[in-house]
Amino acid sequence: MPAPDPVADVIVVGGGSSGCVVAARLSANPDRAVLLIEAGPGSSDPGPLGLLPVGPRSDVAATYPVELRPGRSTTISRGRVLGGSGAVNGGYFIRGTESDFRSWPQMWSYSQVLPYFRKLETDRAGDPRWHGDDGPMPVTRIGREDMHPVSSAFLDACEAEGFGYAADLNEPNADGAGPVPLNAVAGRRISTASAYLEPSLARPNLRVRTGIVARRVVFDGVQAVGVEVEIAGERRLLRARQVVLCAGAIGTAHLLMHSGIGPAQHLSALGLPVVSDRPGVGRDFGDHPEVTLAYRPHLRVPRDEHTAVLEAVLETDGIEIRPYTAPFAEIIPGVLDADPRLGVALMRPDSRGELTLRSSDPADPPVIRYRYLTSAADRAAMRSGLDLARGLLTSAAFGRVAAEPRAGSPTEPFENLGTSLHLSGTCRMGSEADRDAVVDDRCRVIGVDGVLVADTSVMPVVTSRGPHATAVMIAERVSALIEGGTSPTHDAQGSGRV
Ligand SMILES: Cc1cc2nc3c(=O)[nH]c(=O)nc-3n(C[C@H](O)[C@H](O)[C@H](O)COP(=O)(O)OP(=O)(O)OC[C@H]3O[C@@H](n4cnc5c(N)ncnc54)[C@H](O)[C@@H]3O)c2cc1C
Repeated sequence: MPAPDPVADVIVVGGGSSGCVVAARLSANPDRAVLLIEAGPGSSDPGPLGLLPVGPRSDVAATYPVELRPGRSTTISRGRVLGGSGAVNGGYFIRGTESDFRSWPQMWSYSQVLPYFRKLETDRAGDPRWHGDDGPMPVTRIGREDMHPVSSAFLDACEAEGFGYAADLNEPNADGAGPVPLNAVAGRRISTASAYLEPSLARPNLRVRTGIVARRVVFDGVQAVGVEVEIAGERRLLRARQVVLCAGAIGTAHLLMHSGIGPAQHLSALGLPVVSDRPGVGRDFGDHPEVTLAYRPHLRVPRDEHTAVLEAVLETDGIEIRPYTAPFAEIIPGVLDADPRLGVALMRPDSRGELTLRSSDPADPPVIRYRYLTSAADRAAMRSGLDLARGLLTSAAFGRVAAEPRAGSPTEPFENLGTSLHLSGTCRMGSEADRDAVVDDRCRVIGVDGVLVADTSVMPVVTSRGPHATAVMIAERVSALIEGGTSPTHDAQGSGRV
């Protein structure tokens, strides 16, 4: 009997920051039928920049239980909606630095990725050597004169302390204090769902299905033949010649393990069949730990929902200091913290986390252990970041808007430990000789055929800046690699190309 027709040439799993880009770019070729499946709802409204709709009752975010460090557990959110985490985030759209890409494979050196950073954006304020002026994502900055008083007092304090002014934090190795580049227009966040996907929706070769959860990739031997999904309680196989996983750093690692790709011992212990033993799936992920300092404001400064959560930052020596423009209670519905805060984040941490499966049921969330501040170097770096932040808080310039840190300082120095929600690198790219690499430098899953990953999972090391702009760049580059077509056989079994 002949094999049934595929439902698509390519299935893109996950319509988040990266998935919307991949679906839009791949469907620009009218000869390729693309199906995008997204677990969350569709959304055409990017939402005001100053509100993060990720609180406990959100219908556009998923929450996961995590352990930040031994004895310190919490929950984290990811966007679960077209546009993904980029549709619910802070709108801080900053590139990885030139030096970040030195630890990526040669094909992803800064000179190789720069054309894709330029292609994805319209940033007319920046130097044209580094910036694009006709890409889908608008990048803007708030003028110093229009900033919230907390942001401008913070920049003045940084300058008074001797830090340089960085007018464009998206220049290759920009450091210092400056305005945050934002993927926003007139106080509204622009996600890749609005910038890339919506303009492509009229194409007859692109279908988008929302509210559908992928359970696993299905293989015939090592060849992917499609994706198993659950629709209205019924399991179905959606067939395709190629599957591109864009389910995010949590979702993609989770899906790969449920598809039989991961540490063989772990999968076998749960009774899951092993298709390819890849010990690196879920291992050594990175994120940016953040400790916040509460302070006493002199006055309540009016802010509306279109005011960016962060308008300015200081980048120095692997530390990012974040003067939030409002207490978290005003930013995230359902959160109770009413203190204004300065965030101190480690942007090049040593400590690495691990994601494993909780059970053989794909509906169960994974186990996520960050192991934050487990390295002595990270604890020392965080202490010096907190000292620096206290110095800025007590400076004359910041004193215009606030007094010193709130009395009754935490007894434990890292008491207010949280995460930047930048989890990346659960399926890192590397050479095929590297046992811990999960994808090769073209982002093809090693050891099988027909599956690629194009999202923040593939970062070899989390960038030393927020990952959103880099997620879009990865999606642009992987789409171009797929469109470029042929690539040599890459796995030990000698099987064909993706
Ligand atoms: C609240 C918040 C604030 C943040 N702020 C910033 C910021 O200001 N700047 C910055 O640079 N970064 C920020 N980040 C991080 C940044 O947004 C993410 O790193 C980035 O968007 C991740 O892109 P992605 O494509 O890898 O995954 P996502 O954008 O998370 O997309 C994954 C998509 O896959 C879908 N999916 C998952 N599993 C399945 C499945 N089994 N079947 C079908 N669909 C599935 C999800 O619903 C989701 O839509 C923030 C993140 C959060 C959550």
